[in-house]
Amino acid sequence: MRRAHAVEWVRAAEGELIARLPEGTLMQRAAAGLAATCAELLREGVPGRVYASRVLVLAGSGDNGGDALYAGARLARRGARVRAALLAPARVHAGGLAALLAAGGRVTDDLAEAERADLVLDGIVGIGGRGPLRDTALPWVDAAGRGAATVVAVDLPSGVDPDSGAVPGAAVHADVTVTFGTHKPGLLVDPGASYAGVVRPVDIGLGEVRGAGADGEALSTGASGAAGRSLRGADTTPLLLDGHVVEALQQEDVAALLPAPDAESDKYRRGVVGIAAGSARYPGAAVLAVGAALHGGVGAVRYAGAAAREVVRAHPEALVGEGGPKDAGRVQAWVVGPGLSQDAEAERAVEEALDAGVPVLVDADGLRLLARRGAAPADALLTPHAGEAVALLAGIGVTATSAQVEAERLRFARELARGYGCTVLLKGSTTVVTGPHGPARVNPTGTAQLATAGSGDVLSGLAGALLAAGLTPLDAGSVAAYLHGLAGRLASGGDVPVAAGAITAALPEAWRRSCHSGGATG
Ligand SMILES: NC(=O)C1=CN([C@@H]2O[C@H](COP(=O)(O)OP(=O)(O)OC[C@H]3O[C@@H](n4cnc5c(N)ncnc54)[C@H](OP(=O)(O)O)[C@@H]3O)[C@@H](O)[C@H]2O)[C@@H](O)CC1
Ligand SMILES: Nc1ncnc2c1ncn2[C@@H]1O[C@H](COP(=O)(O)OP(=O)(O)O)[C@@H](O)[C@H]1O
Ligand SMILES: [K+]
Repeated sequence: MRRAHAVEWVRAAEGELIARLPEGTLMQRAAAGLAATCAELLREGVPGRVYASRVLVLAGSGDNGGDALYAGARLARRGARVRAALLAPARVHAGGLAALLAAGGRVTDDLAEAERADLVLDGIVGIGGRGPLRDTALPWVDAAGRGAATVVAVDLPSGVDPDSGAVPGAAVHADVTVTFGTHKPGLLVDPGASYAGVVRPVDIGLGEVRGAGADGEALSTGASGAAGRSLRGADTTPLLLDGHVVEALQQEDVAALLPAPDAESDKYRRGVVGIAAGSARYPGAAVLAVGAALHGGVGAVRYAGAAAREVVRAHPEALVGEGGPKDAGRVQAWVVGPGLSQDAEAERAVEEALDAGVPVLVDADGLRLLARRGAAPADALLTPHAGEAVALLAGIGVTATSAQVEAERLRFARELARGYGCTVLLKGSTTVVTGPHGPARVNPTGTAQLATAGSGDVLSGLAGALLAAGLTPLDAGSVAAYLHGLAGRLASGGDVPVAAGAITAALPEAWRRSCHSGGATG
């Protein structure tokens, strides 16, 4: 599991450590890790060596600038030609600047340095950053973007909000981000994540106080007994003092969660999923959802609705009926909503699925109908895209646009989970799955190739099957998003457009790679 901790947690952990260590130790650890990564990048790329390479340090007014200046000093001692642009000269980290100058580095205000550098170190702002990048930084960020330098962000790309991943203005596009102690949520959630490049955690010893590795691996258990304590009010994303706030499933986590039949399994024990989707006008949604559900690890898929004939023609394995969920026979979970339309019959299907007493995944038209209720059963899984999230938010009295939802996914997904009292999977460039409490999961496997009509129906069928197979709504949603993303990548091979049916066709291979070690992306 990859875990990210909120800024307040990082500050608290660092505070404990700083009190025990000689002054400056943490910054020296950070700078050493940073310089080692930069040296490696200079040796691997252009110019192929550290000696005589051109390095530009962008130093802001806080400790993030200090890290960058000390790392610059280390590179200068190894023969690099290091220049530093001081964005707030009066407040620059004095020790860092002195170290750089003593090592032979120089201060510059020549923007051309950014364009001819081999490597740019972004130390403008780190976890202390708030709001859009200030004007003094913008010409340097632009110039670094124009040049061919490898851009290394210190702790996180400047301009990315550390806790939310929001990017309220210009931000540094990094090739590599060297992050200290633990991931920050903004590195795992878009739009911020797309500015971070490859993220390399550096261990600065947070584990000495909390049992954590460089990845913050063991931080979730906490040592002080205050796990889960919220530092903020109930209406915002909670910052858990002793726990991570965001996590991303890795291949081994998915392998452990995937349902597998055993010797005693039969088709009913494996779970049966019911799909109430499609309509005379949109039969395709039913066909796609059922098709994906058939690959979702259940023993059988029941279909209930107006597209029964189309469904059985496409998938003879499905058990179909033209009535609603009430008449369909026993299932262990329902999927309701894709392509359902919003007429009285659709409304009835949603009611019946919600009243069935089993976990229910609500998607698409089902969500718009659910918004009128403003509440859902605790074991429901809602799967909105940003537009549907806006309608759901309106149902609980929150006004937001889809652009706002996309800018702050963690916050709005959490607000929906709290408002409806269930689990929410917010689709998009970073899919977020969260319940009302506990860490939110972000999906690491997505690809923009998934943005194709019917792709959401595939996800619904798959996640519904995993629910019926016995996974919790959080696990079902996050495992489905993982497999769906991986299938999308496999189907597209990176840059070939895919149709939704091709995502389904790639699900078995995505599943195979996920249950064997070393096969998947993440
Ligand atoms: N804590 C530790 O033990 C360790 C911390 N470490 C390092 O310290 C970093 C945190 O340092 P930090 O707390 O000094 O904050 P930092 O990110 O440099 O920013 C604050 C400065 O930026 C300014 N500023 C704010 N917003 C801005 C904007 N949008 N655009 C431009 N400027 C903006 C703000 O100005 P002000 O608002 O005061 O005018 C203030 O002066 C952390 O990320 C890691 O790299 C490591 O060494 C390991 C040990
Ligand atoms: N830019 C993107 N990057 C990654 N995944 C995306 C992106 N845009 C959309 N997706 C994914 O594609 C799927 C689209 O679902 P949805 O919007 O419901 O489409 P439809 O209703 O046509 O089936 C979701 O799984 C979503 O997370
Ligand atoms: K930075």
